[in-house]
Amino acid sequence: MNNSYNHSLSANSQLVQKSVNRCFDGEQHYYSHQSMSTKTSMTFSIYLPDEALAGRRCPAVLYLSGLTCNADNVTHKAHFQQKCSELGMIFIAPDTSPRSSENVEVPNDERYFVGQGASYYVDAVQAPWAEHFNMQSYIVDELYDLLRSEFPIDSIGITGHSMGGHGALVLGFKFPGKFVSVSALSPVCAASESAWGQAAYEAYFGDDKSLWAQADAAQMIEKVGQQYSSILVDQGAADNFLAEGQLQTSKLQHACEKAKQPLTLRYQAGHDHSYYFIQTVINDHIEHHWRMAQLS
Ligand SMILES: N[C@@H](CCC(=O)N[C@@H](CS)C(=O)NCC(=O)O)C(=O)O
Repeated sequence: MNNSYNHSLSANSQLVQKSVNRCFDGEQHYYSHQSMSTKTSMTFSIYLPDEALAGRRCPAVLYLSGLTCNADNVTHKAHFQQKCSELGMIFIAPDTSPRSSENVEVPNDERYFVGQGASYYVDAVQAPWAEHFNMQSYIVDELYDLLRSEFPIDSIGITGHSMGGHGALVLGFKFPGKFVSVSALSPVCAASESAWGQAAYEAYFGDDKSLWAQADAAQMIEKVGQQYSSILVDQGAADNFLAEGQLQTSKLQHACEKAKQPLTLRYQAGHDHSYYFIQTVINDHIEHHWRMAQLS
């Protein structure tokens, strides 16, 4: 381990460092901690450029992952580290849901789009989910405050992929005071109208359609109106989930038009839903968040 830039946690930190790897001019770290929101241990990855390791405040971007993922998918496959190193940007990837462990039994579902790996970043209200599935509170309150107290973060932007793109849009527009920028990759744009989202919301919210509406990106944007000078969304034109109707990208475009929210929406020819696509456009997203942070 390279000690010359050693980042030190606070004296009574709740974080347990799991790994440190030098990567470009910075370090890729993993931490776990006991979460009050989910009542489980949660793990996240954080890339710290040398500026941050030396204690200087840097802009940060929070990346919410998609169905079936944990922090590893983006950390291992998106190749964001070089651009973050060049710009001096912190990149944080939380898990997509609470998970069962030796000590805690967390509910699950045999379908990959409900339960563990599929929280939709909402606070569930129905049993058995409500006990642990409080990922909105985890992200916007608990993790948000923890990150700010433990790392030299100056502002936070939010992005994500697929279910995580939905999370970035919903949380970015529901809590605009917390985030300086929003972007999304292949987002689920109208979860309450996609088969994936409907299955999850029947489980997490039951019949309360006001909760469904608050967890639908297109409806949220239409309701709260313009919050950012621009948002960036990339979508693979050959994405099978777009063709299947899970993503409903046109509803996002329509909502932004109605809300007068400037949107740069790019359909990328030939690209699918995979991390090869994310790898192709991730630098543009990091630059978008970096530019917005300079203006904030
Ligand atoms: N496993 C699912 C697809 C799930 C999926 O595509 N997940 C996306 C996010 S929505 C992903 O990023 N998967 C992990 C990876 O590619 O590393 C299936 O069988 O159709």
